[in-house]
Amino acid sequence: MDTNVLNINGLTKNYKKFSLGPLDLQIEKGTAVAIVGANGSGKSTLFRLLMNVLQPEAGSIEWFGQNLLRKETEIKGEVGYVGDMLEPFGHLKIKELAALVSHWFPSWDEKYYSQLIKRYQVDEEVKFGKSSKGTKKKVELVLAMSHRPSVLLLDEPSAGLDISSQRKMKEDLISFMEDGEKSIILATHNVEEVKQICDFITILRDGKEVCTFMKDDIYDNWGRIWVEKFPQGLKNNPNIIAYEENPPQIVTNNIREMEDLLQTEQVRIINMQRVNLEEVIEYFVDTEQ
Ligand SMILES: Nc1ncnc2c1ncn2[C@@H]1O[C@H](COP(=O)(O)OP(=O)(O)OP(=O)(O)O)[C@@H](O)[C@H]1O
Repeated sequence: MDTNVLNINGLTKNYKKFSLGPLDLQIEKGTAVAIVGANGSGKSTLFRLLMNVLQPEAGSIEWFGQNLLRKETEIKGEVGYVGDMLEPFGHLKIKELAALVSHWFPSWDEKYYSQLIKRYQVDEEVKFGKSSKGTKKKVELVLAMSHRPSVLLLDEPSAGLDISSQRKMKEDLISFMEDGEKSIILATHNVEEVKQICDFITILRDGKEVCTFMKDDIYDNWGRIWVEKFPQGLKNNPNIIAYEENPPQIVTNNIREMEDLLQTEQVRIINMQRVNLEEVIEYFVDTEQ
């Protein structure tokens, strides 16, 4: 049985000065995946394609094993989306907007909606268009969660949120994942969010997937090793992610194997250290592979 919530194959979108893809991506049910990349790397473009707000030049998108174009309504019922889709409704008060959105979703949970509106301290009498940037994000998040989706597709959900709302959002996303049946796809620039919420990290660079890795794998297996001199024979070793000549050092995704290898090559190890998630993300986001 296919346990993927999302299958993307050969997805391509071309703008005049930017191309996304071709992108292949699979997201497994029960996982939280961070999509990370520099400004303009294509995260929002990807998310809009996933909601069929934008149409691709090529490729296919399957949610829950079903083609997005063929089953759009059913799929959207299962996906809670945060990503600037509500701007056309700026003239409505937040409570009017919620009433409208509630009609789109048969699974709407009014009681949960009321709890969340209180929890995030949103004044429902204010017009959506007149709300602050952070309040708009809170409203989007509340509406996305209130129809009880099985996937949350979140494009920078904490951008502009005050500190207390950021904490509440993290708590709510962690409890959303608790039963093991739900999934989150999260575009963010916030490494703390990635650390606390996500299991996998996919890095986008100039519209292409650079790599996908498991967060825990970084903590368990990755490391930086300072050596007396760089072993030229190991330059193309697949376990070496990066190296610098001055002072000679290696970043590896398999610290134990690399240690053994260096001993065999009789290269003296000066120091070893675990790498942290920030430096790994920064490396992949910024470095031409
Ligand atoms: N409607 C459009 N027409 C032409 N180019 C566009 C359009 N929308 C986005 N782009 C371009 O596509 C590229 C990717 O933009 P996108 O918003 O997907 O990036 P992002 O990774 O979400 O960035 P950020 O982190 O800043 O939110 C950018 O170069 C942007 O200028």
